[in-house]
Amino acid sequence: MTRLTALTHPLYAITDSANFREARLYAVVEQLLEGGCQLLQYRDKTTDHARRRREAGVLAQLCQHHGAALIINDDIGLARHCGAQGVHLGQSDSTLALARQRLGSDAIIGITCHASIALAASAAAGGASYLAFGRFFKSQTKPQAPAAPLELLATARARWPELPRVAIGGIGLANAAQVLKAGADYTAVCHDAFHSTDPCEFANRFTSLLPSSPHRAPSIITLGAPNP
Ligand SMILES: Cc1ncc(COP(=O)(O)OP(=O)(O)O)c(N)n1
Ligand SMILES: Cc1ncsc1CCOP(=O)(O)O
Ligand SMILES: [Mg+2]
Repeated sequence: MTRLTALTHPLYAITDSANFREARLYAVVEQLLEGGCQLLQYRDKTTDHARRRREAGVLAQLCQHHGAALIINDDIGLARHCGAQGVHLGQSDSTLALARQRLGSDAIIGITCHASIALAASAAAGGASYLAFGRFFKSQTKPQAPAAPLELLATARARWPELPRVAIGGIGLANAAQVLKAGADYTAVCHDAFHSTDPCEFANRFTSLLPSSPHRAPSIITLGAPNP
């Protein structure tokens, strides 16, 4: 029987693989998971396939141990290989249809929608598990990503109340509450999570940032369950 886990923690950590590899990567991830993070994305833009497979495999084990979900950026094959719970795809990556076909109905498949409700409509119609909007602030990791206004999150929530919304780009402890209040269910954070002096405490502090909002309940990702 599949065990269902509701991913209620608002931090969606994204690996800073340009600066953290192997042992250093695992050490920070372990602390983030200890701090309560339940959603981790492995984002590595290199072509070092052997290291990518090794790292994704270790991250999959760490996530499984902590009851967290591992999402692989861009690479459906790597997600299958390491037994990740899903993939994140941008507009220039593989298609949502192919990812769903290869990973199955339980997989978490997130789609980048930038600042566009039209892209979100297409992702929602195609069976995306979550919609990712942003960047909302200046990002050190991807400064050239197109900017998005915070109001977009409420617009998406009104149109698809049951489809989780992920906000990304320059998010940290100073502005995450604002983003969650604006309508995000999850805040995707790379730089500030990996460069925190205490990643466990960093993750833990996200718990108290959640707005006491009835809006969030329907749009929580559940591990092991089909998508909305
Ligand atoms: C949660 C989340 N949102 C957006 C992105 C960006 O994806 P993409 O547009 O494909 O850009 P790259 O990350 O591949 O450079 C993401 N990775 N995660
Ligand atoms: C991958 C991506 N897409 C839009 S902004 C971004 C980077 C997010 O990283 P950071 O939290 O360091 O801004
Ligand atoms: Mg991509």
